[in-house]
Amino acid sequence: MSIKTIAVLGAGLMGSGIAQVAAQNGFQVHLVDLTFELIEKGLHRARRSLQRLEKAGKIPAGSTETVLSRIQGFIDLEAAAEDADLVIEAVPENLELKKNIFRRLDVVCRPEVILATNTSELSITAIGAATQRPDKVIGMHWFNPPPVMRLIEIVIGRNTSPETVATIEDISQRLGKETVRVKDAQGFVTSRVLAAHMIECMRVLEEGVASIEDIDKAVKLGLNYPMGPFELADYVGLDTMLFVAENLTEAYGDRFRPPQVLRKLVEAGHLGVKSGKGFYDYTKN
Ligand SMILES: CCCCCCCCCCCCC[C@H](O)CC(=O)SCCNC(=O)CCNC(=O)[C@H](O)C(C)(C)COP(=O)(O)OP(=O)(O)OC[C@H]1O[C@@H](n2cnc3c(N)ncnc32)[C@H](O)[C@@H]1OP(=O)(O)O
Ligand SMILES: NC(=O)c1ccc[n+]([C@@H]2O[C@H](COP(=O)([O-])OP(=O)(O)OC[C@H]3O[C@@H](n4cnc5c(N)ncnc54)[C@H](O)[C@@H]3O)[C@@H](O)[C@H]2O)c1
Repeated sequence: MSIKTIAVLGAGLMGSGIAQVAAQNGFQVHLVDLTFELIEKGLHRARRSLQRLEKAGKIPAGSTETVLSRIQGFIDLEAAAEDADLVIEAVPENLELKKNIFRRLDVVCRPEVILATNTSELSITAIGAATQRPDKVIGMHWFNPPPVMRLIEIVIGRNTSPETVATIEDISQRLGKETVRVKDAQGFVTSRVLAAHMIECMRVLEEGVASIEDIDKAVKLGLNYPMGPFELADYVGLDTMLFVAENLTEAYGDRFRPPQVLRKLVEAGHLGVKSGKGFYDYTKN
């Protein structure tokens, strides 16, 4: 099947970036969120990113508006998905929410259409089981920021077909990304490994070994990571961090238990860069 139109569900941090990358590579995009205001916010993020790429000579001069013109906003999921050739879901990390959305997509999308999820760690098999097409449900795990990060982790559910895997590998390549194939185990490779690193950094903080700033500095300059753990947590979003840590704890036990300080920040509405405050305060600059 020839893929021309991609529906992207959720215009947040990831959905807006995924929509941008798809549009940059010539696809028509239907971008869905709950309100037009949220879609506008996502488009604004994409415009800023495209302007950076344009300034750096990574995309042709003057192409920002052409790319954005390929993205159409929708608040009606069914209307956005009914003529899409591929769907990529990027709504919050909640299994029941995702299953409900996949049930609705299954009713409205043509039978041959692949339904991909950008979940950070949830079961692809469980999401697939909410549909009558589990062979066409797959994990397509992008990384933040999608326009810059080079990998898509392809997660193969128990009933995902080899044809679906091959199509998503091909599309990922057309989107300029490298891929790895991963079995459907909670947290896949990347989220599980990243969580172990970040949670150990939290323990170091809780034990009073060093400050947030010095742990970040140590990890960046001493270990050559691009971001320290607290900077990265704020960048990814603390709500996502908490959902992921809770689900990994359910799967693997206490070693992934979310630290209290993370829970309290989320309860206070401090979600990191996207809300203005997290481990750091972004309202001062
Ligand atoms: C502590 C809490 C405990 C919590 C426990 C629970 C843990 C749970 C863990 C799992 C979480 C889920 C994970 C998720 O599913 C998967 C992820 O996404 S993981 C995150 C992956 N991302 C990263 O690791 C990012 C690391 N950072 C970087 O790579 C870089 O910092 C950066 C973001 C690329 C920015 O680079 P910098 O050099 O820092 O800054 P610059 O501003 O100079 O940018 C460099 C270069 O990139 C261009 N650029 C940056 N951002 C964008 C953008 N959005 N769009 C376009 N271009 C961009 C910029 O223009 C520069 O280009 P150049 O000038 O070099 O041409
Ligand atoms: N943040 C990251 O770094 C990152 C990286 C990789 C994967 N992920 C995963 O991607 C998904 C989205 O994460 P995010 O960081 O973009 O979250 P986000 O909170 O920034 O965005 C989610 C968006 O989905 C919208 N939404 C909620 N319900 C919806 C519905 N029924 N229909 C359409 N839109 C709806 C919200 O309004 C919001 O704009 C999660 O599963 C997350 O685990 C996140």
